[in-house]
Amino acid sequence: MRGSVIGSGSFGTALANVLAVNCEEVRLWGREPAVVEAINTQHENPAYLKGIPISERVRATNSLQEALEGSELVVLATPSHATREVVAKAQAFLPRHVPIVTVSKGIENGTLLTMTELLEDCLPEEFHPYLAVLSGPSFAKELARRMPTVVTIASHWDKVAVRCQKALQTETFRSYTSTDVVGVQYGGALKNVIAIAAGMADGLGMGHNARAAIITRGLAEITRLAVRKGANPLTLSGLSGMGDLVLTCTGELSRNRHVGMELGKGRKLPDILADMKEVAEGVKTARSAHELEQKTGVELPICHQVYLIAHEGKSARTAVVDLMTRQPKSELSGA
Ligand SMILES: NC(=O)C1=CN([C@@H]2O[C@H](COP(=O)(O)OP(=O)(O)OC[C@H]3O[C@@H](n4cnc5c(N)ncnc54)[C@H](O)[C@@H]3O)[C@@H](O)[C@H]2O)C=CC1
Ligand SMILES: O=C(CO)COP(=O)(O)O
Repeated sequence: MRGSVIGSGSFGTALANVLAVNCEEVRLWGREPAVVEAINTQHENPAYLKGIPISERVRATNSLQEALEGSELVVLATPSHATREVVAKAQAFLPRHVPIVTVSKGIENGTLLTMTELLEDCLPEEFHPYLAVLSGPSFAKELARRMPTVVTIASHWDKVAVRCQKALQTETFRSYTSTDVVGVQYGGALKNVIAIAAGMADGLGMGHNARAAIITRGLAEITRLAVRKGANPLTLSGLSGMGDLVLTCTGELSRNRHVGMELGKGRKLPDILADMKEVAEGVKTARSAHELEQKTGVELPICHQVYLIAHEGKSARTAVVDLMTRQPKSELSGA
């Protein structure tokens, strides 16, 4: 079997390593020539996964045609804001009748589309029955070190999710299938915004009580919006919901939590992002969450404050006071 991964950042590279267990050859596309060169010559991606060996079955390339030719499974692992542009270039070379799995966690700014909706928007209909999404608690650095990781793979077509599940099954990587494409993607995208809030609370030194409250009430607002969009609420208690939310809000490896911590310490967003090579998807997703709140009328109080702090210059301390002094509510009121 031959597999392809489009995007040679930390997660794309880590997943190429997983795919390499079951594939004779994995082609990994990257736009950075130095990364491609290092993967092919040193079997390492020093820019994104320093010190972690990459299987010799993984061959990196700057050519989308070479990456996709003869592939039986395509993984799309670019940051969500780059997905439309990269897929437009890749479309001519995409193989027919093979699963196309997005692992990007984001909601496109402006269109407010999830990644599978974006793919449906920019790919011809013949590709739509092969679309899937992989999401769940999976730090690339742990995955790449073959530390046990369990995720969800969702597709409207169960057979497609099962094909992906089989291709990616290893002794250290396990997945559960689902048909709740909406729930899996809202959970994966919005947990990054909540993780920024959790990081802020830590940066402000607010303690464990505050962090637990952010995780719990964060899950409530993610679930509210996802259900409005058609999700099964149980999905949000699963790996791609609560699982990934807990990981990202508490894990030292999270880039989104890191952004939040720095904001909590009073640094400005452009300065924080200038010091980071890797993507923190929650920054852009906070904008989409803000627009979704306005458009749907579903209350997203934590996401709303993250948007104001990150994009409107509000102070994190004032945001905490505003959250704490919201109108009193019943926990079961659904708002
Ligand atoms: N790193 C992780 O632990 C996990 C990441 N993800 C998701 O995977 C997606 C990719 O993230 P990472 O691999 O972590 O990214 P990264 O931050 O490690 O690397 C970003 C990659 O995207 C490329 N890139 C940036 N802008 C681009 C553009 N305009 N066109 C083409 N390529 C571009 C960079 O060259 C680099 O290869 C994100 O949506 C992220 O949320 C999902 C699960 C875990
Ligand atoms: O999505 C992730 C783990 O599942 C990675 O989270 P960060 O992007 O915050 O590092």
